[in-house]
Amino acid sequence: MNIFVVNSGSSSIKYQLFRWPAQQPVCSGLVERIGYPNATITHKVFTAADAPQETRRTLALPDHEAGLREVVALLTDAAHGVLRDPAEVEVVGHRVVHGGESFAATTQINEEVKAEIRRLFALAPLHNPANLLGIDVAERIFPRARQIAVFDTAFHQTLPEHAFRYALPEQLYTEERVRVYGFHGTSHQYVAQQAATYLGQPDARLVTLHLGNGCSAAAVHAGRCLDTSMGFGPLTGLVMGTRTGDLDPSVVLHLMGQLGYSAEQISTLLNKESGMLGLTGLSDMRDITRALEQGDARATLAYDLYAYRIRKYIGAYAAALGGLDAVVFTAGVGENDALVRRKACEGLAFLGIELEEQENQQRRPGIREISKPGARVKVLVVPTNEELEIARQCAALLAG
Ligand SMILES: Nc1ncnc2c1ncn2[C@@H]1O[C@H](COP(=O)(O)OP(=O)(O)O)[C@@H](O)[C@H]1O
Ligand SMILES: CC(=O)OP(=O)(O)O
Ligand SMILES: [Mg+2]
Repeated sequence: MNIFVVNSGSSSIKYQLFRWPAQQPVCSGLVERIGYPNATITHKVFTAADAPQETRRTLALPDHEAGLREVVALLTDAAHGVLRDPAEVEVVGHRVVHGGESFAATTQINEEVKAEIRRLFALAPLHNPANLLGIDVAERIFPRARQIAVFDTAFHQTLPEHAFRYALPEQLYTEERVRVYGFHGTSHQYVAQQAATYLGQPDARLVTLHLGNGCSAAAVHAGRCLDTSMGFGPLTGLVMGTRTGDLDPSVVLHLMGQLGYSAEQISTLLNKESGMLGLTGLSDMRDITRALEQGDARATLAYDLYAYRIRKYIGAYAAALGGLDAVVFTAGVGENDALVRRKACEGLAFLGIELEEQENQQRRPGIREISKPGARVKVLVVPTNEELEIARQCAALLAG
């Protein structure tokens, strides 16, 4: 069986084609910097013996639809393609960011499911529209395939009520479902499981830090999520590429009441113009690193603010878990940015967190241990693989 997985992030599309049940990746790819004139597509084809064959293109991609069209052209390309005919794909697994309370589990997509994904647009404006577009495009390109949704919110359904409820009048929860949902669940679940296996400790207490364009922290004990930093929508918690993270709602009241912002302007401000972009004028961490190296004061402050917020969540979640076995860094920034990891762990020796800076600076594939030998808490870099986890969940749904 061929399973094609589409993972639309806010600034990227990742995809992988798997042969199942071998769990063998046939090709994978990444479309980055969507919305910029210098978007790139990196497409890798895996062959049994050799290193993967890589094709890289730089082009202008105005939106996710243009990106997906390029991906499908590559999949069936005469030179680099891996499919003769799109009909060879039997299952398409889609990452869907917001599933609300309707979808706690992996779900076969039908019109009703699509309507619910659309109903949740306002709560995840950077993601659900791109996710639904991916589904519509995939239905046209792979009309015979089963389309399956795997929700970012699903892993967080184990949150206890004292963690998922807000201190708001009860009716807003019971009638309007205003509560913490949490996001990046597929990634937190995948890296938590990888870390527990690596540590040989199925009941490990972990803080997992997904630091991509969107960023979130999760407190995981024995594979169950106990708390997470994103909430009703993917906006609270850590500082992100273009999103604020935690913000006093008084600021929103002030903007609306005193400065005349509309709800739509507030949404654009908080989702698209804030975070690292608001602080520095740049949202891609690689660009901000360059600015920092050139001594840019705004980039220095933004790095400090970003790392300080992570540090606070590590402390909070160590308390929520009643102890800590490991801190896990993952996603674009978490896997690649040694300075973020160093700053985020600074001053946490009292919790048993101590980095081995030489290891922190290494760039090796696979799971890496970057804490000092003998430190009470392990610090790990665990590459995420949301696509593999999505494919597993699709296969599990089909197996019944
Ligand atoms: N080598 C690197 N060093 C620092 N940051 C990196 C590196 N590679 C990727 N990133 C950062 O990772 C972020 C994107 O992460 P990713 O997990 O792909 O995001 P998303 O899935 O949310 O689109 C960007 O801010 C990018 O700059
Ligand atoms: C939920 C979310 O923020 O996703 P991403 O990091 O892929 O933008
Ligand atoms: Mg992502």
